[in-house]
Amino acid sequence: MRAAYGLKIWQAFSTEIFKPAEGRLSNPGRTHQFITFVLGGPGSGKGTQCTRIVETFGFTHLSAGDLLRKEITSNSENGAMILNTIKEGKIVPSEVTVKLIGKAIKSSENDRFLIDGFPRSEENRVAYERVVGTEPDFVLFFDCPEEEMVKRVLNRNQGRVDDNIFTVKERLKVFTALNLPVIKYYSEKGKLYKIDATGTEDEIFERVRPVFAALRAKN
Ligand SMILES: Nc1ncnc2c1ncn2[C@@H]1O[C@H](COP(=O)(O)OP(=O)(O)O)[C@@H](O)[C@H]1O
Ligand SMILES: Nc1ccn([C@@H]2O[C@H](COP(=O)(O)OP(=O)(O)O)[C@@H](O)[C@H]2O)c(=O)n1
Ligand SMILES: [Mg+2]
Repeated sequence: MRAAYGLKIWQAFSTEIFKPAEGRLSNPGRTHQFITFVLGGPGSGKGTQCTRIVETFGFTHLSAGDLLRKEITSNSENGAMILNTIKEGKIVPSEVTVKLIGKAIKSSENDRFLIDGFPRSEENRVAYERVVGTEPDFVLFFDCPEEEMVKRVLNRNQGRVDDNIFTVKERLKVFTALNLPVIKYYSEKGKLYKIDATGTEDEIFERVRPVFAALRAKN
């Protein structure tokens, strides 16, 4: 996968990534919301790096998985269905997830968002565009070898029902079948920035930092 997409993604990024971003972070009237999708396989470090981006660059972090887990604990009508889907490592129907993300964006005062773990399928992507009506400004993709992702998930220690070897294996299959096409779509649109997600958290953040620093420099 890395060999197949690597060069194309980088070329796409280096020629087009800053164009759609120009000027938008400085928009004071909230007429534009700056949206970054954060993608990567299970355990690739999306949540960890989002926390760092929030601390340094003032984005609001919306994790699709966290929003879905909150639905389970708040006893919503979809709670049981969401729990089963997460246990199986499958994708929750887009209508449910997009509604939660849309609500979270609307209720925030901020105008810049990291949407983490979304879109995980073409269906997710199309539903978001239909409901929210916009495309992301750019997309980060944390590229990590499968064996490293499995190791991190099994050591995560957050009591998640899906952090077991059976679910993670299924999640890797779902990632390849459903999420890679979305990553390819954004690569072809020149919106993808691929980050090497191996090494320490600090090392990875030093690869992420220039992307957001360049946006702030234009502010
Ligand atoms: N660079 C890293 N090296 C080792 N462990 C990491 C690294 N980044 C994150 N982790 C750990 O790996 C696990 C998965 O990270 P997380 O941010 O939850 O990934 P994701 O949101 O992509 O599933 C967590 O326990 C986290 O503390
Ligand atoms: N867009 C999304 C995001 C998560 N999910 C579900 O939530 C689970 C956990 O997602 P997550 O983003 O919290 O997982 P990590 O990649 O952080 O390990 C996924 O395996 C899916 O079952 C979904 O159905 N649709
Ligand atoms: Mg996560």
